[in-house]
Amino acid sequence: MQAGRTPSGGRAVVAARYDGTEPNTDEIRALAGTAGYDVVERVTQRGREDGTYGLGRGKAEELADVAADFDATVVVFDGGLTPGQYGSLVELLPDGVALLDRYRLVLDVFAEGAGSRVAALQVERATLAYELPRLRQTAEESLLNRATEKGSPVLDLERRIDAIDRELDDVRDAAAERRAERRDEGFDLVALAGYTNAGKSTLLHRLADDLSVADHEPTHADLDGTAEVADRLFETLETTTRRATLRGRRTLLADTVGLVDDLPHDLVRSFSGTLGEIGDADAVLAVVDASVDPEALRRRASVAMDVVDDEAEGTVIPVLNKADRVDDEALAERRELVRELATTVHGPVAASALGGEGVDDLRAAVADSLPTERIEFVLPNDGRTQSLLSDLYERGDVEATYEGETVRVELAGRPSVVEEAKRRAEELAAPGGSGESWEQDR
Ligand SMILES: Nc1nc2c(ncn2[C@@H]2O[C@H](COP(=O)(O)OP(=O)(O)OP(=O)(O)O)[C@@H](O)[C@H]2O)c(=O)[nH]1
Ligand SMILES: [Mg+2]
Repeated sequence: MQAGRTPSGGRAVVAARYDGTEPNTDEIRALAGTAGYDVVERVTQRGREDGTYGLGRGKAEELADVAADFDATVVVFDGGLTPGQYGSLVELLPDGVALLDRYRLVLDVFAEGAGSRVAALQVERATLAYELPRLRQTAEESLLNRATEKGSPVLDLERRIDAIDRELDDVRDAAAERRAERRDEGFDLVALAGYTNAGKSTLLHRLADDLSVADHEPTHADLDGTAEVADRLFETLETTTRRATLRGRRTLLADTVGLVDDLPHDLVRSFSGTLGEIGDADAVLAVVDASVDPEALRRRASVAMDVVDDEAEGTVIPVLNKADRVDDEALAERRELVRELATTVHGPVAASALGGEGVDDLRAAVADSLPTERIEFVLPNDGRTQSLLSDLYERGDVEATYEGETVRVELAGRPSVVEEAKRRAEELAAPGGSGESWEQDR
């Protein structure tokens, strides 16, 4: 069966199976809502997975009855269904009732929101990756298909995935190249990563220098305008970059696509831009929504940490966002939870991206975690030194002390910036330069 576009909108019955804990269908309901469905009923079961239907046979029949009673358009299954389970379950459902598993539902949400070519390609790749094993199974069942393997739909699909991967690779390489250039210019790179709806885009706005779109420099094509913020899952479907000055450090902040539980890694891989931003960052803010219940927090934080741990090379700073929505006791409990989950050395920083509380601490934590070198030199108090200083104020943390004819300059910043400053200071101090000595320190 090839999963085509499913009807968007209409009545949905949510079906869910849980191994142990209390069934919680909040997230799947939110996902269904985001995809445009009105959730009218839920059918849940506690117990082991059923090989044929996902749910036990009795439960599956009950689900079919409920779907008929509520005149449902669609049944949303909270989890993944194998092609076989999908086939058996859809057969039990009343005619015309579509079946969506969690992955398919997320793909629909993505497809709905994909505005740009890159976002559309990423969504298409994820959709094809979902369809491929299903198509393979159908093809295996059909001798005819096997006999004409050369021109088979399976091969076509594989080719399309390869073509998309090549195009996305080019996009990713270009982005990586741009990041390398920005680094050479002295920028530090910081990525915001985390579960969908954690508040990454809101935090990006909070930290960014220019809150209005009009302010950003048109010459920097990679610095986009606003990152969309909404209480909607998967609001952001592409990476967005903004400038932020964190304690004198010029950084580029990258917003990334949100993660979600229970999806094959293929889907995450389809959003390779997100992985590139996380991988290349000097620091990664792993944003967690502190306002959800501890069980959901544990689950979501571990999904985010898994991906971040796999990809990040820089320092990972867990951020307990939406701290304004929980009291001190709950915040302390969640802080402990995240501390346990995070394999990073950096302790969680609590903040409210919306209200601004804790954001200064976060700025300081990021600045402290960026690769830093310090240098101190003494230069003649003249025009050339002033010109060097005005450049350095833009690129690092500078303290200048005027001592009569000379200026004592203390600089902390990106190693490459410090290296360059050292070179220029040496020139000023070299024979034919201003003749003063410089010294390196600390
Ligand atoms: N109370 C409160 N709400 C917040 C805070 N930060 C974000 N929100 C809200 O949470 C919702 C999601 O915020 P976004 O910034 O869009 O979240 P995101 O992580 O970018 O989400 P995706 O792009 O969908 O992955 C919005 O309604 C925000 O207004 C916060 O610190 N406190
Ligand atoms: Mg976002």
